[in-house]
Amino acid sequence: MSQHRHGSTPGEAGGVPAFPDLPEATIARLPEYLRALHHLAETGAETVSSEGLAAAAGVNSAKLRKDLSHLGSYGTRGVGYDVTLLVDQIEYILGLDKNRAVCLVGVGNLGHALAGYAGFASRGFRVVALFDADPKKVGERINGLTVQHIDELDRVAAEESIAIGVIATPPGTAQAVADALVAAGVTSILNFAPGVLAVPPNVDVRKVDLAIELQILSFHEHRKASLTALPGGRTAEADNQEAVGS
Ligand SMILES: NC(=O)c1ccc[n+]([C@@H]2O[C@H](COP(=O)([O-])OP(=O)(O)OC[C@H]3O[C@@H](n4cnc5c(N)ncnc54)[C@H](O)[C@@H]3O)[C@@H](O)[C@H]2O)c1
Repeated sequence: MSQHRHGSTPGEAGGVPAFPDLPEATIARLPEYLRALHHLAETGAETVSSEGLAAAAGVNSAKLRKDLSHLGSYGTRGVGYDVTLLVDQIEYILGLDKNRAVCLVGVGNLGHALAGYAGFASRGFRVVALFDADPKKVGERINGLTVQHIDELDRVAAEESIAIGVIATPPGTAQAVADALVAAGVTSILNFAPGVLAVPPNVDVRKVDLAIELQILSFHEHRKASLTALPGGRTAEADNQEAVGS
């Protein structure tokens, strides 16, 4: 996942930062810690060492301690971190206690799958509205919601206080949809359509592009192959290419 953030520094109260200004990489790891902590809590663990939590979250423990120190959480020597307390702290920082309202625009192949996914609710989000421009899709029921026409966006966004908009339309219409979401007062967008969206500075956009993820994995495959040097100065990669070309 990649992201661009246009945002200002968090508000300050009396010269003291009211909210920690966390590095983006730390923010990206907090949901991993939270998932691992929820799992630990389910198994009855009350405390966890930094090494234990780091292993459960799949990160290195020095990085984890640094990340959590940004939250003012240092754990207790010999005991570790209090699981419940850390869950509360991370949920507070991520604003998950707000149960934010999410709408989805574009109920095609991908949109259908997203709309039918029950996992958002358990992670602190309410999918409150589904929109599409195709009259044939309008009126369809998915997971307890009725698909509404995109022209209803303004009204519904105001009624439901929609905070986050998910774009699952074709790339050619994604910018127009983003403009409509912004005009309706939505200030966070998750974009599944390939391409870059232009948005005002107060709007945050995150982009999910599985093709980009595959291309990054392709780079790692390429690198691993080029590191596997064969006798005579040849590489496995060169051999593969010859085999493909022959
Ligand atoms: N991020 C990823 O990993 C990933 C994976 C697959 C697809 N995609 C992208 O997701 C998007 C959707 O793909 P899909 O296969 O579901 O496409 P799709 O054609 O099946 O569905 C698109 C839906 O958007 C609706 N739509 C079009 N313009 C609209 C508008 N202005 N307002 C509201 N709705 C509108 C269409 O009526 C349709 O129902 C595409 O941009 C595709 O490239 C991304």
